[in-house]
Amino acid sequence: MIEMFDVWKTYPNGTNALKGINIRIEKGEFVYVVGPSGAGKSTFIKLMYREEKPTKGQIFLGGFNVSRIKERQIPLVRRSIGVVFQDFKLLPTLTVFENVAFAMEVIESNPKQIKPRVMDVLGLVKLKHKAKMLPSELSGGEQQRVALARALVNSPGIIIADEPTGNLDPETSWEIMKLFEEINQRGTTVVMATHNREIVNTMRKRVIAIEAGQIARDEQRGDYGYED
Ligand SMILES: Nc1ncnc2c1ncn2[C@@H]1O[C@H](COP(=O)(O)OP(=O)(O)OP(=O)(O)O)[C@@H](O)[C@H]1O
Repeated sequence: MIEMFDVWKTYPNGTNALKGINIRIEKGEFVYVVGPSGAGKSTFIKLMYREEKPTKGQIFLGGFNVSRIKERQIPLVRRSIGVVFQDFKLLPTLTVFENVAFAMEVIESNPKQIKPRVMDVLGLVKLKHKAKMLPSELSGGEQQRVALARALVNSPGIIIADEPTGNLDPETSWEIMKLFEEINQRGTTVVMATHNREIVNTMRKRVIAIEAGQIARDEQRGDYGYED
């Protein structure tokens, strides 16, 4: 479960990115975060995985008070969340296998468990056959599938994605979206910021719309709703 209570974020340059956000996302939900450019979507997401700290307010995520934790506890929070970005953020000198394994190594997983688990998640994203390749040898959609495998490898309860289809063509975007849906159906909470109108309007999930740093809409089976 994710909860925010009167969350404000002012960046050091004085920009008020979020102004009094209150939200509750239940375990197992699939939520799209939409809104015009600069509305505060990325900031909202960054606060969840503690990339940014709130200026004011409380954030609870999977049992942690994210706004209060100490620096040394951040890895603990990140273990319970998988994050997927628009630009994939794979390590270019590591193979597909190594990129995914790395996420297990940094949390000091039992070495014996790494190989079977990595192959398991590569199977889920249908990339077992490309385990030995480098990211540069893959298409954009394949790279995003590796990023998704890496986000999933430590079995987080929550997957957060910031514009995961932003660099992909429509067909590939749908493939990625179907994977997110499959993951959600297995019980993982998904929170995704997106500008993809077609996907939001077709999938009919919960939609949280952010406008000028505030929640403008929060609808079950919502739609995209903006002209951009
Ligand atoms: N590190 C930062 N320092 C200062 N201002 C920032 C910073 N990051 C974001 N902002 C500002 O905060 C506001 C919200 O930005 P944010 O990136 O959260 O919007 P967004 O809805 O994700 O936009 P987009 O759809 O274009 O990605 C904008 O005015 C932006 O310029």
